[in-house]
Amino acid sequence: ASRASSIPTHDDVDGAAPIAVTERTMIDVNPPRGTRDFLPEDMRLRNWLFQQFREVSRLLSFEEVDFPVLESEALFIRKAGEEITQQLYNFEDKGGRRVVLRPEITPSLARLVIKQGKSVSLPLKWFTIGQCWRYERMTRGRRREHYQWNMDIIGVSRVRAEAELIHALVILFERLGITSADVGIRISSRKVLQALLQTYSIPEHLFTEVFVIVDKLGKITKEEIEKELVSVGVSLDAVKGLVEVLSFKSLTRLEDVLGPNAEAVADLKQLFSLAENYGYSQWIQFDASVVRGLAYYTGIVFEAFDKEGKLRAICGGGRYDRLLSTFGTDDIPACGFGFGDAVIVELLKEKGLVPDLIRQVDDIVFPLDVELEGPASKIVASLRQKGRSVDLVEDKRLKWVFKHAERVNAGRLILVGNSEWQRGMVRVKILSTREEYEIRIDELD
Ligand SMILES: Nc1ccc(Br)nc1
Repeated sequence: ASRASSIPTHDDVDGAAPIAVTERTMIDVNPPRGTRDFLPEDMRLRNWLFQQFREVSRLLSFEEVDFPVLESEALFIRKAGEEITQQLYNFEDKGGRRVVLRPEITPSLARLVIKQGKSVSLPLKWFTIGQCWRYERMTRGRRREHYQWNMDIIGVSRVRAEAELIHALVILFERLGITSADVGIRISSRKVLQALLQTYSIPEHLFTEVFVIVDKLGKITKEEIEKELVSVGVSLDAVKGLVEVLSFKSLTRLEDVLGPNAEAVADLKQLFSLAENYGYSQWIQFDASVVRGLAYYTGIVFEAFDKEGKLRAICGGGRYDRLLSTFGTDDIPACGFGFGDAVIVELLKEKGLVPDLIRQVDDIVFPLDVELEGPASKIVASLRQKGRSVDLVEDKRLKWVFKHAERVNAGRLILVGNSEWQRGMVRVKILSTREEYEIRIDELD
């Protein structure tokens, strides 16, 4: 609402009588805290990245699915103290329902699989690209939303599924121009920790909390990790043993500790053997410290990281064979990953791999006189009918139009002039060759 104000204006400076000025209070034009606008240039990069995601999904014959950004809060209530559930963007809607802006995709995907029940035949290979939210205290000034590409394989219990998902990651990185010198994929299994916890007779109901705490390795000090582990009931000597094994980077070493029949060792050996056959061994490495912070992982977990160590994890995923039973149905084996849209762009910028995505227009149509706006419309309609992108420009000086044609990388400038029109012609200028000619309107294509 505008309101008169007696705030002194420059007019007052020269002694003139103060005049009432109307001052409109402007709305805040920034997007909500932690969210982003995407200008055309930003959208060209985002669309290019999402096109890469879609193309890789197609190469692995995944089908695209989608879910509401708004979900029932119940889908995300977990008791393991994960950061993701402590930062739920949750609220009560006008119907008194507890809802959230989803913080991740996997629970929605599990919900849909359950909803479909017998009407879908397994295995399912589904992907989606969707916005995810968190309510982060702005003290850390981090974003509250990002877009995630998710790929999930439902109904495959063997590590073939993980090998396929990692193949998708490798293909994506290679398509972006990223090499295994830039990025690595750390792989481990929750079964490593599980086996250890069992040897220390830690009760199973503590496993998930231990996983979530151990995931903070590298983010908080070892002492803080040990303190948190002890606080949930892990004995000090068990903590020492855990931290020791979590530093393992060799599968042989792990086998020495867990024994040749440990499931964790068998799964990982199988995965590394498949990797040889896919030809992506140089991208992956065993690293026992990888646990990932989501409570529902039950087996192999993995994350991609930049080898310069400047950025947060690029993506992460793993097997979650028990998630469906937490929703009250029979379990179906599943695994998947989430790949955010922010860290990868930071990496591309670091590596000088951001593509030059220019705006492009096929034709600019410019009527030289206002009474030619009708004929110009006819030309525009005919060209668009033929599938050409056309920018109709009016009320501008010709000098501006030429500059605009350069700016939008137009292929042709089509000038609609009186004398030409009378003869059924228009003037065409090919911007790349500067070639100029008249052409019959019905021959323009
Ligand atoms: N889960 C989640 C959601 C939103 C952002 Br930003 N980061 C992580």
